[in-house]
Amino acid sequence: MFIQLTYLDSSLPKNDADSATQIVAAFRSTAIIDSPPLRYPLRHLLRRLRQIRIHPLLHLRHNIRNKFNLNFSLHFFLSLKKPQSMAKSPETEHPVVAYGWGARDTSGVFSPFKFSRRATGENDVQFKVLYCGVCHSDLHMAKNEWGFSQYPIVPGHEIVGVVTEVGAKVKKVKVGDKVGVGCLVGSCGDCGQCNSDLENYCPKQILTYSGVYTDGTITYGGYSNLMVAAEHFIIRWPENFPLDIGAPLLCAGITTYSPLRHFGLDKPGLSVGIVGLGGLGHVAVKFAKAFGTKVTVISTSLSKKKEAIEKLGADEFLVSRDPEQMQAAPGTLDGIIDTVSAVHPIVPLVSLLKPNGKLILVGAPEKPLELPGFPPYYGEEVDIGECNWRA
Ligand SMILES: NC(=O)c1ccc[n+]([C@@H]2O[C@H](COP(=O)([O-])OP(=O)(O)OC[C@H]3O[C@@H](n4cnc5c(N)ncnc54)[C@H](O)[C@@H]3O)[C@@H](O)[C@H]2O)c1
Ligand SMILES: [Zn+2]
Repeated sequence: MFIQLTYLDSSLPKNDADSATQIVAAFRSTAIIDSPPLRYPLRHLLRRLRQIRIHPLLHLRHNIRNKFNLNFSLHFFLSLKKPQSMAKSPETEHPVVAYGWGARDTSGVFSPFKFSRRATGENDVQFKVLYCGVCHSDLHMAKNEWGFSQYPIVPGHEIVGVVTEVGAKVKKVKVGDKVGVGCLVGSCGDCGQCNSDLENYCPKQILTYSGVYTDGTITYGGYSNLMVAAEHFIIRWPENFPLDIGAPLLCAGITTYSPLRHFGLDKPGLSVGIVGLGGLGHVAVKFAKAFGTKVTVISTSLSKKKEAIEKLGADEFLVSRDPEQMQAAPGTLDGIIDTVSAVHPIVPLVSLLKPNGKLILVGAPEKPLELPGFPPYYGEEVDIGECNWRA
């Protein structure tokens, strides 16, 4: 099969969602796509290919015209075994109508987005989305700060609602039950990680949004009206637990609870520092207090001190940009959960640790953090959080 991808021209604008959709649709529907020569900055094209996660054998015949623009013909030989008959858009690729808020480029602006959800399979649960948390990871993804977002993107991975339909083999929940979905909607189900309930470490994990599902379609998250997910990735919600309050536990909750438990920072009498008092930080303080530890919130300014101490029950408050305060507290903490979403100095945090203390970095800044390879590290442990911790 051969499809002429008509002249997209220099006109395949950097962030044009429709063009991207058109290309994705064309890619999915054909074995070979050929195009007449088109002028398009190669780096944009390659980025677009990465965005749509198609890895064709790409043959380019090109003449370099100037530093950025190439004039080339391209042939894509896709690895699809059988070409499908029609190109499908996100709105028509599945039978169930859905809508949500989508980001179409790196601007961070969201607009209404119509798409579709798959029919409820025998192991699937469909539910009406009632609430969805807004995690900073959604913002990183909407702006493509980690470099693998696929537009249009419908974020949301702290998703809760009420079941509207279940497949014939579903046992965990029934219609009307409250449920939730977190960061993942799929994994291989067969590897050592999956068999140990560590699907978040499965190399074939499928993210709740901007991932590629087993049927080749892009996943869309909880900033939407309707969700469908395999039963295995559905969480049955406690009946007396409010959905709105609980939703953030599906990411912020597990991401902070799990390392506190995993690294033994869950014992009364220990001293735990929480860096950054945003979504994760709030929940971390509450868990650390509930475990009976002495909690120090570490923040760049005094502005959150009242909230930290009076509302969340933290015991101490340290201003990280105040060298005097930081230098007055060396070697005082058994562990630190760092939830900061942007690049920031971490050596001053290491200095706060007792010998063999643990600094756990769960924030996921756009750029790597720097950790110079010289003292003072007296055997402290620095641990970088993988996506979503599990206890
Ligand atoms: N490892 C995981 O599985 C996982 C899961 C969820 C979130 N995350 C990441 O954790 C981070 C926090 O998420 P959130 O939803 O709590 O975000 P948030 O925006 O609610 O909170 C971030 C906090 O960092 C502070 N901050 C921002 N820039 C700072 C800087 N330069 N120096 C010091 N403090 C700064 C903010 O004031 C805020 O208190 C994000 O990077 C997110 O992607 C990781
Ligand atoms: Zn999250």
